[in-house]
Amino acid sequence: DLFPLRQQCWHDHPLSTVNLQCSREAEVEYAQLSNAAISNCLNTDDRTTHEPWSYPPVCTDVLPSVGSSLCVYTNTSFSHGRGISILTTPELAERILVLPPFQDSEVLQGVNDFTGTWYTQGMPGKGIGMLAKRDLVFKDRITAQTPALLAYLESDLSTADREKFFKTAVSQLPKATREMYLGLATVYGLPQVKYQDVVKANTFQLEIHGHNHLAVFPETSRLNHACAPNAQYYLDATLLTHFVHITRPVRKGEEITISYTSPLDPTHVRQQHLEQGFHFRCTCARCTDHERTDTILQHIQGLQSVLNDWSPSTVGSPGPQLAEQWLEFYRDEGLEGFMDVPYGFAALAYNAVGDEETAVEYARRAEELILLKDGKWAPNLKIMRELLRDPRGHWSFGRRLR
Ligand SMILES: C[S@@+](CC[C@H](N)C(=O)[O-])C[C@H]1O[C@@H](n2cnc3c(N)ncnc32)[C@H](O)[C@@H]1O
Repeated sequence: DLFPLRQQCWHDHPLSTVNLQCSREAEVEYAQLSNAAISNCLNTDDRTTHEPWSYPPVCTDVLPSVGSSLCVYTNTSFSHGRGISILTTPELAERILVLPPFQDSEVLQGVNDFTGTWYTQGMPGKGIGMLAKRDLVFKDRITAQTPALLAYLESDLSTADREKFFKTAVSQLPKATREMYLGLATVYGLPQVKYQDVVKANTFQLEIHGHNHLAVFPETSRLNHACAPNAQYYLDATLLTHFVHITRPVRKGEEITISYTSPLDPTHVRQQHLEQGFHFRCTCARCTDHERTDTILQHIQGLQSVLNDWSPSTVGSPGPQLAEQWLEFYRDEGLEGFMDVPYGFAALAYNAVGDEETAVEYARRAEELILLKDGKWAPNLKIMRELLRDPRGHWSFGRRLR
């Protein structure tokens, strides 16, 4: 065992918020062990003998909660030499290999290409941020990226062991991708846990065959948080790709933001999530004016339950007016990227009073937003497409007419 547990810095998962408490001696010892282990693990002479992987997989012992070992798999030629490193089970690695991006590089056309829509710059109090290179409009694509690192979400490995495997995974990436990864923001800033600290500050979760994986997308990682963001993202697990699009007009030079937490949660819940998960206090207008924000969120919730009530007593109720009010609250709050739900309810509310034309218009808007927010596999998409296919045959048609 190259890495007996010398010092447990995080007592549970790297995404937890338990503060690091490492002694200086432990740090030095850890660094020495880590470097020795990495050079033992990497045998570059074997590089070509483990196709399709570029290096022989390096594996953990069997982990009880996973029921398997986890191994580092690297493909350095993935997506025209961008490369990808994956820490996962041998069984899932086989399944990942049959995903389209590993079978046909054409499916990643346009992915990992620079869209010409953004640049990065230091932002006061926020580290680096991503800004608009030109005026942008709804649906403009900002990024479409595959991860540099994908790691099975486990809680068995010690911090030291996890660091060892993450380090192996990142060290095996092509130089440009590795350097991008190592240049990313960290939360704790401690060199002895650098590789998982980058994951903590920059991770998204990607589900592969029902198993959550942590994923780091280096370019996309520069997007800072806002509780009223102007961009929306989704992950496509079959393409292993993270997509980001604009949800309201953005002026050249304006910061492009996404939300790291649900913007529909009350302010104290959003702030707690951001402070615990990402170690910053959000000072956006919605957080600053929290009393107003939380009152509006309550109205939104109330409207949703009224519009979701399809009992006979709602016949004759002013559904369309309530839906319009709901949409207005979202616009006022800067939640354009989350309007798929109110658009969907507006479509149903109009259809319920027999206004097929307006119902279709709102269903189309809901469809557009679902595609930007959840991607083409989203269950809500099916619901809206059912209405669009045959509004008059839909269960909601005329439902609230006397
Ligand atoms: C995914 S990174 C975003 C890019 C990062 N600013 C950088 O320099 O690479 C997440 C980190 O950025 C910072 N950050 C993101 N949004 C912020 C905000 N609204 N206010 C302050 N800091 C923010 C926090 O330090 C957070 O842990």
